Amino acid sequence: MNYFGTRIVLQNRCASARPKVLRSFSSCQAFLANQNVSRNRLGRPGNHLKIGIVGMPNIGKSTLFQMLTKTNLGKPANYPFATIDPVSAKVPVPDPRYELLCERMKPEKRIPAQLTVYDTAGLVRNASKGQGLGNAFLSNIRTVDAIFQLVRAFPEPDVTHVEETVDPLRDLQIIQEELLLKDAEFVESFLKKESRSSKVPAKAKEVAKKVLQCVLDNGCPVSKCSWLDEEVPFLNSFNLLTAKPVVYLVNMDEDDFLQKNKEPLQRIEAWVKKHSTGDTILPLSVIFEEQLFLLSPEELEEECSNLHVSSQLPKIIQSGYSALSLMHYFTAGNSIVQAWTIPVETKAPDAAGAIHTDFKKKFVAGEITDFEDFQNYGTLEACKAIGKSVVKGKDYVVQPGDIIYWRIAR
Ligand SMILES: Nc1ncnc2c1ncn2[C@@H]1O[C@H](COP(=O)(O)OP(=O)(O)OP(=O)(O)O)[C@@H](O)[C@H]1O
Repeated sequence: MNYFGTRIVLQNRCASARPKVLRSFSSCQAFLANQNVSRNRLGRPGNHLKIGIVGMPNIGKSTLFQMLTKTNLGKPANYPFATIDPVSAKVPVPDPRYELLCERMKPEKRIPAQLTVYDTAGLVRNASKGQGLGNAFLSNIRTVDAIFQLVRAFPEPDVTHVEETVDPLRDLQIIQEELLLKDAEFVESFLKKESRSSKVPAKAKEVAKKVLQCVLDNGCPVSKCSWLDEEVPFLNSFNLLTAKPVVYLVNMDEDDFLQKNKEPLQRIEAWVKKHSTGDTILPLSVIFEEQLFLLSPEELEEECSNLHVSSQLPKIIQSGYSALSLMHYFTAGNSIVQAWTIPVETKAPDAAGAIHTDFKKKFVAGEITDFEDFQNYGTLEACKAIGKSVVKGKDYVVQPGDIIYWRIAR
């Protein structure tokens, strides 16, 4: 699909649509109140999860990216649009269960759950119409599974803001509008071009029109509209930005964060409740995380205990999994201990299929050890010996932390 090739035409369409979105923004809540927000899962997160950091320019995105991924891209610049090229890095997902399993099994190889984090250029007002650098990045993050939306709540006058003042609610509104308009642009393009092909099912066009109604007429993220099960595969094929779950990360002033000052958070919580109902909000101070990053593990422990706080980074990574209703189970042998990512409430054959499609096709049973039993009885052999490892069939719903050996037909 020639995505950029269609932009000029669509800019005009979206330019005329913009006031409509602005007007209808306040109606989103009323619209949501009348919707039975669908429980069907949008997106198709696999074993390797991808999350993009999105937000206005110069608000701490690159610094957060470096802290999350433990990469050093040099000192973040204190000026807007410092990030020009798309950057991504893999980060192991912190999981004390996985650590314990490895500690006891001492495998030759460890493969923890991994998250790929993408840093993006800051989005500005009219980014969807080509302003700033963020437009190209929006295309880059189409394939992520979820979004970390960083919101500036720190006042620091030395750090310039493209809108000249610090106003988290205005920024939230700008970013959501830009994502909505980008989705509208994408679907408009689809309706004008691809959908003319006889190969495109009528249902796809129907879903595209429904998306337009959702994002333009009602000013609502796609993830918050109600969708029928049969519409979901078409939505997933569009890879829409507002169909992705969002975790709102509020970048606070260091003192406010350390003193657990709730005041800067309250208005943001109210905004999210109204415009992005149900999404997670996590406070942090990127500048404080940066200081923790420089400490040795011992110093870090001492500093956190003195200040009665902890780094928010593990919580942030885990929130990505919760936002997508994902969990981990483990396979554990002497050679490899590996964490596998699956949606919660996955049945055994599908969980086995996360390893290889053949495992699902040739599924026979799973030998399951509950993580708590492993923790209590020390080894998988001990659990087996006292009947704590049980054989389960295709109807078994895999539980978080299960240690599993799959029996596959030869
Ligand atoms: N909580 C905070 N308090 C004070 N200063 C902060 C805080 N968080 C980040 N900063 C500062 O903001 C500046 C911009 O940070 P950074 O370069 O990470 O932003 P960015 O969003 O990636 O910018 P761009 O989109 O332009 O690339 C840096 O000087 C950083 O130290």
